Amino acid sequence: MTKKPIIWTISGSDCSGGAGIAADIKTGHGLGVEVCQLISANTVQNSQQLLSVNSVSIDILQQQAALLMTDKPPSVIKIGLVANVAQVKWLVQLLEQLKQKMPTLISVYDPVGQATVGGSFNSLTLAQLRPLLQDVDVITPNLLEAQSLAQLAEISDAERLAKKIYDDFAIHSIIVKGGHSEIALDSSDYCYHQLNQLPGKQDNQDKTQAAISYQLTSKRIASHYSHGGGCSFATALSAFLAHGYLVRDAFTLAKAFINQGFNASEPVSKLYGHQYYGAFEQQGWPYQAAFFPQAVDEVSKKYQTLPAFNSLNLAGKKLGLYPVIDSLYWLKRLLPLGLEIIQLRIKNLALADVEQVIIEAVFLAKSYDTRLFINDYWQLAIKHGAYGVHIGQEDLQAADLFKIQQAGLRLGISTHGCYEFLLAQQLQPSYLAIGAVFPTTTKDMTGQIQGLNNLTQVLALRPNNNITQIPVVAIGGINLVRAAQVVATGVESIAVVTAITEAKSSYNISPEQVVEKLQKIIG
Ligand SMILES: Cc1ncc(COP(=O)(O)OP(=O)(O)O)c(N)n1
Ligand SMILES: Cc1nc(C(=O)O)sc1CCOP(=O)(O)O
Ligand SMILES: [Mg+2]
Repeated sequence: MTKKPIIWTISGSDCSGGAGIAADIKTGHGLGVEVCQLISANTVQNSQQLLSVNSVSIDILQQQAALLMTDKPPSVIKIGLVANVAQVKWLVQLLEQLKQKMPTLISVYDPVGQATVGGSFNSLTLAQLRPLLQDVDVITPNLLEAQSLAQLAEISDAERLAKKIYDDFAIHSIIVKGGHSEIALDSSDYCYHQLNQLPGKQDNQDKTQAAISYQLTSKRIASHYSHGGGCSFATALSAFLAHGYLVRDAFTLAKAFINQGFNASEPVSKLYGHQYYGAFEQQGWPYQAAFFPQAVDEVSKKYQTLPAFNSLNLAGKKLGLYPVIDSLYWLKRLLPLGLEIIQLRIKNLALADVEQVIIEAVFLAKSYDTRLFINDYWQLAIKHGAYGVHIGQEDLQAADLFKIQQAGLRLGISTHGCYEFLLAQQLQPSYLAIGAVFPTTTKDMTGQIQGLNNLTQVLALRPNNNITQIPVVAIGGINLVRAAQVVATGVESIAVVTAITEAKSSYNISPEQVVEKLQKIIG
């Protein structure tokens, strides 16, 4: 058994059992994290009213934090109900101390202000909350809470509110729940997210890009059992962050967790058939594609009308081994080995030289009837009639997918985790790549190593229907020892660089022999 990540929740106790600490514990346990609880207040409430909020003294909270630090240090702290100014000050000090000791600590604040049944959990002003807001990494207000944090006179949309909150408090990730719903039947949450700023995280390879913003949208699921849903969302987000997911993936998984919970409570609600304000149903890890939201960003909006890319026309054959090489030398060496697919990935050549290599590569690959994908250089791939183009996440902003599709070229897209996979799947490319499955020396994939479990989870996000399923290629750190495990996940192909190009030093056999062995493993 591997050691579970530890999260601390600093929240109120809800005696009616649905929200606060109770929701946090149920959520955390369902998602495989240990939950340490520091109760900020003992509330008296039921489904009709909030009678009182009885704050716990700083002395007790401080003793708990000090003792827990000695044997259960957290990787994520989730903060919910903050009862008074003294607690704000204590939290600020605590976060500062802990972050000095543990620079990778992440703090998530769910600003609990108003009870759904009416009444306030605290009377804190924005000025009093400011020091805490400036200290946390992720914040998860609903639209009303965001409106009061942003202090904008006019009613604004989630995007405007999130950007204002960022400008005022420099919080790295702002998730506005119920943020933007063009169709009333949808439930849509908006995230504004600064890249590369979470402690110990590196969210994107493209260091020039300062922020990303996107929405996650699902069909609204009617349920009377929603009490504690907000707390559960923030705790689920914290649990996924504690497992090491990037914010966008943790957010996507948390939204799937919430959809799954609402879905589970529906029959109960129908059975009773009357208005009832019951507790949110925490389930376990969300696996089913049906619970995952639709991701919407600038790229997906731009390509809403883009037709599907041509398929790989495998005619019953397997895609098999996918070597990714950087020169005509390797192309000439590998093409005679009976490959269905190969990629030319040139990184260190002047543009004029690249063009000449591509011209020759296209000619060579055609003569062996092998599908040749060109990495990055999509214009040259079109100009010289390559079989396909492989593009990465950063290139998605700049490449013209309409032109690639109209020219009849196939398209492969890199993805790293469930969020990017859901987005890229909507573009209906010829194949999708998922990486990096394992650590790799070929390029810096810090923060984006998927592992076999995540690969399996992402594969399950394909529609459960063979006609529309897009082939998936696994890439990153795959070698002779690891290939069989990767194939067992159900991917259609494995892409490798160093397993072939460094065959001699790794295995003391020739690249040709490695190709033959990998082809046998893939079957
Ligand atoms: C099959 C396959 N998958 C992923 C990649 C990575 O492509 P990209 O994100 O464009 O990064 P670079 O290869 O350009 O560094 C790939 N090349 N092939
Ligand atoms: C080029 C590349 N792209 C990746 C991704 O995850 O998008 S991983 C990767 C490196 C693959 O090289 P090797 O087989 O030597 O590990
Ligand atoms: Mg590329």
